Amino acid sequence: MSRSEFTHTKRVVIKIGSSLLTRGGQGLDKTAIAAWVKQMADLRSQGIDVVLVSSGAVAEGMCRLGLKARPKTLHELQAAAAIGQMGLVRVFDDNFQQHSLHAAQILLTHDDLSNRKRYLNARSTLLTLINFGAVPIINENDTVATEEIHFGDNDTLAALVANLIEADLLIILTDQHGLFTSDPSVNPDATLIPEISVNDTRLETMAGESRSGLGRGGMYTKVRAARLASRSGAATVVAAGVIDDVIKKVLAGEQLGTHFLPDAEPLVSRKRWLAGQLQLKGQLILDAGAAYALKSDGKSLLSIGVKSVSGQFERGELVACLDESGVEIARGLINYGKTETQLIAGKNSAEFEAILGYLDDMALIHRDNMVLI
Ligand SMILES: Nc1ncnc2c1ncn2[C@@H]1O[C@H](COP(=O)(O)OP(=O)(O)O)[C@@H](O)[C@H]1O
Ligand SMILES: N[C@@H](CCC(=O)OP(=O)(O)O)C(=O)O
Repeated sequence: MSRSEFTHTKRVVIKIGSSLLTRGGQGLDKTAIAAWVKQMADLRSQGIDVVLVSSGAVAEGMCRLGLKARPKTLHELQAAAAIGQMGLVRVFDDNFQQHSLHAAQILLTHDDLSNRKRYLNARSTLLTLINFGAVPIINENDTVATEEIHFGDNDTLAALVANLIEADLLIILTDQHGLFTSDPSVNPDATLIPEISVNDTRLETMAGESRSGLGRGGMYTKVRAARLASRSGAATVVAAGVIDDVIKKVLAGEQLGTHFLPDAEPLVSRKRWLAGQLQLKGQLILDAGAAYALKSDGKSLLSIGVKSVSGQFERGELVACLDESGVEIARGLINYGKTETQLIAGKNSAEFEAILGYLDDMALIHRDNMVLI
């Protein structure tokens, strides 16, 4: 989708980062929030569906508690998030009410999107809210998410939400004017990249981490989010939230920020859900033949091509498939648990019955349950 096509956007996910929302940690920027809400209300009045992903709970909680540095322990972070989230929803709700719009708070955990049933349920609720004309405001449920089940950053969450509701566009508002050739807060010679494909290999070296101590991912997670969003065909724009009418301008196709172009066909819904899974339970190292069969021929994975098995997984869980050099090439739901997989790795499926005493599936991972990376 080129920028001029943004004028046809029907559904947009807008993500606002912590530093931006809290003026670099000084407290909620109520003037800026009022301006963003006004733009979102204008979009709604034009019939465009809007979903907001708002960070800032921890940053606002830190302000309210008078903490100078981001807390280190999980329970302190969770307590700060619980306090800060109150401020966030209050200011958004007040502002949306002024435009006669309902705001709806949704706090999600990773489990809500990794369990297929809950994923579909979250989808129905979001779509129902949209049909009611409300603006869902989403954040991670920080107070219950533990390290191993959290999204980690709201860029990823926003991309998964864009996948979930099949948005056309993801706008990530942050404290920089977009993606630069390197972190502009460190390198004054860095230049803005106006447009780039999500799979451009230069991205690996350009996008760095967050330095503000308020946000989580930096530009690295925004690039990853753009890639995830592209799996359902959504384009992503990363832009500076301080620009006047930034949301309107992006939707009008104006040249600002960085436009990440999807460069492949969107995945079907089930594969998209698979691609968005963050919790891998195990790893399989494949030989060159198996890696080729997956990547080039779109084949299912057969046990004969598996050289080694690691991690702890049960039948039906998600594992990564790596080539011999350790690069992930695919991930998918495996048909056998770890113990069985170890026994049949490198073996032909004709031997399964003799080895295991039964034959469940010929393929270790069926291609319908696999997504290439
Ligand atoms: N190549 C890059 N271009 C722009 N910003 C970058 C880059 N690499 C790292 N960054 C850092 O990413 C930060 C934005 O990410 P983050 O602090 O997580 O913001 P947010 O809270 O909006 O998610 C910038 O302030 C910048 O320091
Ligand atoms: N859920 C956390 C968001 C953490 C996060 O990803 O922040 P950011 O990098 O500013 O989008 C919060 O509300 O503080």
